[in-house]
Amino acid sequence: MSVIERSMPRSNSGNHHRQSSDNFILDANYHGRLFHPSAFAQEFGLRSSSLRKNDDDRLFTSGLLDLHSFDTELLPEGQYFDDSEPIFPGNKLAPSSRGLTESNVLKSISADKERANNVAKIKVAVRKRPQNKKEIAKKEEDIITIDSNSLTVHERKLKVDLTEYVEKHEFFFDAVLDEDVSNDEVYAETVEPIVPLIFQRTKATCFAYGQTGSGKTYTMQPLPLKASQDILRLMHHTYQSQGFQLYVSFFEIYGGKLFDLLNDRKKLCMREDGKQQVCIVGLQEYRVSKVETIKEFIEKGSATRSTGTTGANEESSRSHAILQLCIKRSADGTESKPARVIGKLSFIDLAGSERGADTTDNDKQTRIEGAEINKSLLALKECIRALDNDQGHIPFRGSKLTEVLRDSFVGDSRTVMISCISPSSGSCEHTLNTLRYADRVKSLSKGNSFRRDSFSLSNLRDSTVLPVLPHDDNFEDEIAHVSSERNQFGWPKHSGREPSHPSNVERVASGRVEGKLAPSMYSNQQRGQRGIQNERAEKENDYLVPRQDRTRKVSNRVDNNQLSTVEDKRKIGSHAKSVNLSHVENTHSDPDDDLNALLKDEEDLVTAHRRQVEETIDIVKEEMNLLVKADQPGNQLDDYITKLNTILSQKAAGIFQLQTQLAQFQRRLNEYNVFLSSGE
Ligand SMILES: Nc1ncnc2c1ncn2[C@@H]1O[C@H](COP(=O)(O)OP(=O)(O)OP(=O)(O)O)[C@@H](O)[C@H]1O
Repeated sequence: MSVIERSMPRSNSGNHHRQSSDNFILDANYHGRLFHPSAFAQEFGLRSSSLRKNDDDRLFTSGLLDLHSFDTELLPEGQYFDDSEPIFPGNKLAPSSRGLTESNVLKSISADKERANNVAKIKVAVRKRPQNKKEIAKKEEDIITIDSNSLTVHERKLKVDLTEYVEKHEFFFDAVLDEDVSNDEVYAETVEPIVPLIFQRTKATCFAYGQTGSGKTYTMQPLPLKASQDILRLMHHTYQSQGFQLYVSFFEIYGGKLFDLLNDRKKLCMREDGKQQVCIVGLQEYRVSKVETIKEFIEKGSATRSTGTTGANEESSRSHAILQLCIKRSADGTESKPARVIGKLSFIDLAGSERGADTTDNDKQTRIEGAEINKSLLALKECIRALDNDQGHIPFRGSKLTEVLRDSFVGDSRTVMISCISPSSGSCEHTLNTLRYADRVKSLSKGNSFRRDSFSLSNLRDSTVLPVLPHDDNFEDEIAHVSSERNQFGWPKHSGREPSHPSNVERVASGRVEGKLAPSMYSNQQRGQRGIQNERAEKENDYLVPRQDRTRKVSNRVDNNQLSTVEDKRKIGSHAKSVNLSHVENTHSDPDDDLNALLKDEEDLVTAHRRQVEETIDIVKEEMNLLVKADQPGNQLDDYITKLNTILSQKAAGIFQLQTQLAQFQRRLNEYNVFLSSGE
């Protein structure tokens, strides 16, 4: 439960100290050094002697796009790429001054393109941060082990008989970065390969996802600075004299509204122009040609960001912060014509992922924030998946965040997701949620079917304790009933009888129905409490009903048979398809509305799942208390324990059922996206 105090704006003078030397942005100790040119050069691996004498040959022979090769490039002390420098000396390349021939440049550009094709459309990396002082003081265990690209969460659990066991959850990602990895290495692994692509008309997005205090800001803040340094180098060497310009903007999405972080938090509006291009009206973009200037902008914007305090982080981000580096060029390479966007690199520091799930907070504002955050995180995931599957329809209207990023989701785009996790046992649940989000983003991607089938579902299974089910006809009927009945998108319907709350389980747990349990085990007071608890559980079940209705509403618009699988859909002739589509179009104008409803359904399933788990834990705790109290001669403890085991088994089966539904739901959602895109 997080206590959130509003404190806006974020102040650099607060307790938000960075601990590692490679995070030069906010570490006050570095400020002096950073602004000193030689220290700056040192920080960025630059040599401080003369720049352009003899280094050009090596620079270009070692590969124009090998950004590491630029690390040895020299900048004259005190000299930066400045607006005053003649960066538009005409369209002609200047081979004599750079020791380059035109064909070399062309070769290097085509090498760029080749490399661009080799950079994955989506990359998912996970970064584990070191344990912090609080966690160490609390003697929390480090529960994460890393082995090359795999990561294992060792979750401690208690069996019903109170014996401890460790459940392992193994995940595989494109990159897994442990606590010793520096920010420089994070950059090299994630953003550096995509920097050259933005000169090739690519829009790239890098975002950090994770629970509050897991290191998102720590990870994200240095990246734009390092990227802009590389962009400027490319602009001034590989693409010298080609009229490229670099622009920076920085804004946040807070509570579904946009604020300019570089212009006194001016409220911004988003509009679509005639070509369905998203414009953020009023957003200040600054042309920059010095890394130092960009650094100042980042600091200014970060200080203006909406933050609050949580138990996990004293300066917790409550908004999504988006910093964009945009490369533009005028049509003729001169400044006489307005510059047009060539490529864009967006860095998004997302708000803490647990915010959306925090339904316990009584503060209305915080709950609204949470809902907004949750919605945007779900929508973001769907967009990335749609992107990676090359789907024509990208559900960007799912949230403000995805709408804003619309132009990063169309055309040639690249996405890097860095999932940040805390290492400690106290964060286990959030860590697993983060890893599952990342896993889902990755696992349903094209060409990744092996992973989907083996790893993702095995992750689901691994995470589920499935005791052997006692034979119970009613309960099995219930499951069969649920599995066979599908809504019109093909995923299982919730029935009036919620399968994950089998009625017999509830009756026993609530004490409403005469059970075989020894009556002495329940005092009146306990009965009362259980009654209340049960009512609450019923209300929670009710909570699912409107969602079911909504799912049905959505599904009524599309014929069940024709959407049950993508395969079935393909079998339908084009005529049938057009009839079907016209039916869809007639009955609802905007497929994104449906998608919103679907996303909400998914969210509800996740919520229901979480509640099942919480409820099971409550039951175990309560029953254990009763068990201890009931440990008297004459009581039929064995019977009681058997009964309790049955309850827990059924609860676990209910949870498993929900997880299965969730997995099916996700597959159907994907099919739905394919369907929409094929109809466009
Ligand atoms: N890899 C790391 N190495 C050293 N310190 C780290 C690392 N990651 C995070 N930290 C420290 O942990 C604290 C929390 O990190 P940070 O503010 O980046 O979290 P966050 O995920 O952005 O949180 P929120 O969502 O609440 O804004 C900071 O003090 C930061 O310096």
